[in-house]
Amino acid sequence: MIRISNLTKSYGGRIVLNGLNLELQTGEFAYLQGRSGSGKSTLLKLLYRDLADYTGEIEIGGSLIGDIPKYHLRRKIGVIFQSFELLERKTVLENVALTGEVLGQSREHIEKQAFRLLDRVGLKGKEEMLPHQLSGGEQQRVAIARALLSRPALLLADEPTGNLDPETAVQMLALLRELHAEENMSMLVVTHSERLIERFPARTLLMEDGRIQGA
Ligand SMILES: Nc1ncnc2c1ncn2[C@@H]1O[C@H](COP(=O)(O)OP(=O)(O)OP(=O)(O)O)[C@@H](O)[C@H]1O
Repeated sequence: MIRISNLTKSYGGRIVLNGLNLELQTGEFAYLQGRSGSGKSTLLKLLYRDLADYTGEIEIGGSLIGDIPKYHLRRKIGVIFQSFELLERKTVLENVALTGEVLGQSREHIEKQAFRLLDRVGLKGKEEMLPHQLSGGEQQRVAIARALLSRPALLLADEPTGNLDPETAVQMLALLRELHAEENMSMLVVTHSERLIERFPARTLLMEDGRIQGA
């Protein structure tokens, strides 16, 4: 589903990704590890086209990402971040519904899916609350529901447990693994936590010297 070949990315002449290759199959779950500054976020941003100006090829579902209209790509790829990135003045429901609005889905469809997903991630009854009224773990659950609203084929998670206490981090990974199995999507999860990988083992990609080692 994802095939990256010879991907090179520099910032102002400084090379961060250097001939990177990677294949991720449809429905595969993989972790992405690497020291701070090794280029993990850069790779994720290139995948959902938050960054441009690279050389090499990035294919998703058989098409080069540059050939996929951006709104279409954003429908295929859900993203969650360490910092949750929720809109503070919008309710939980509105935060989740926003993805559907951007995609032009009907109000009825959006609400039905948003309620279903919020229930699924354990937030039933909290739909009208504001993000600051929720715990960090709950806020990340909202972000997961928001990312899943478009039924993406790929979920990118950039240190999704980085701001959570160890126990909540375990719960979050358990939820992501369950959703991965239920929703039939690929997931690429950046984490620094060996503990989480040991607890929920899966293919682990190591970013080093601008490449994925062994790929
Ligand atoms: N917009 C930018 N302009 C210039 N340099 C950048 C930019 N974004 C990232 N970099 C640099 O590129 C390198 C890789 O950054 P990136 O955020 O991809 O690393 P990372 O592996 O995700 O790190 P961390 O684990 O700390 O989040 C870093 O040295 C960073 O300073």
